Amino acid sequence: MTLLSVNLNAVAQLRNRRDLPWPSVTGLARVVLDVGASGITVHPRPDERHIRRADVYDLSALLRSDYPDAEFNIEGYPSEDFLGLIEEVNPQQVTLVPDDPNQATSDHGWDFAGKGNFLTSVVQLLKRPDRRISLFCDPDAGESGVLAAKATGADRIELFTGPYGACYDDPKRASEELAKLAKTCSAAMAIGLGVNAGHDLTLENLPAFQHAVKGVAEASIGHGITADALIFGFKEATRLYIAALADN
Ligand SMILES: CC(=O)[C@@H](O)[C@H](O)COP(=O)(O)O
Ligand SMILES: NCC(=O)COP(=O)(O)O
Repeated sequence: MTLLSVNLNAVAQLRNRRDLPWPSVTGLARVVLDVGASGITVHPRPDERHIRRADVYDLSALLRSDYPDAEFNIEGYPSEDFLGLIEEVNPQQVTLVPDDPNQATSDHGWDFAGKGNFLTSVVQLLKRPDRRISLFCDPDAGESGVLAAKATGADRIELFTGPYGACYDDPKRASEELAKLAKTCSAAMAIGLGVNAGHDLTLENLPAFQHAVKGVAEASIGHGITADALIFGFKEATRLYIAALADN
């Protein structure tokens, strides 16, 4: 079974259209956790176009008081500001992503060999007995990539599933992308790294992903689940994603 961590960036982005407090980021966190999501993911960006620093504090307070078993996963580039936020909030999982401050969305994983020294120092700084560190990972990182990721001291990788999401309806390209993801996933698991996955996962593309890529511990999903929530409501959309992830 793959656990679902719901990414609330898109909810925050909708809220930020107006200077109003709804849709409520903490309110939707309650909704998804109450129906069985195992955690909440946010990826605060420097321009606060969706998740604001205040949201991170509010979510942290909510999870600590009302959902002590839920995991808070904070994703981002390890800037000074980001590292300070992690120090203050102390989430259970930090996912490091090699994003430029102006990037529209995440579109690649780490160059583990080239950034090995940098990542090792950041991982050592962030690591705690009660906290996992995960590194965003290109689908084709393969054995050498995951060995370099493991050498940083990280606990997990997060497979970047965007390229698969972009071509899942083209059977030939999709099976090529799935083969890369499956190879990197099993190479990581073979050396004791846990595997998360995320980016552009949807109800349509999850079944083939779950069939091909075995052993994924957690998927963080935001854009797709929010789009489906507009049709089904957030409770039902969350249930549908939990069910789609159950089979692995
Ligand atoms: C690392 C990753 O794939 C997601 O966190 C994604 O980057 C979400 O960011 P946006 O919501 O800003 O697109
Ligand atoms: N790490 C991926 C994530 O949190 C959500 O990505 P998406 O589902 O919004 O594309």
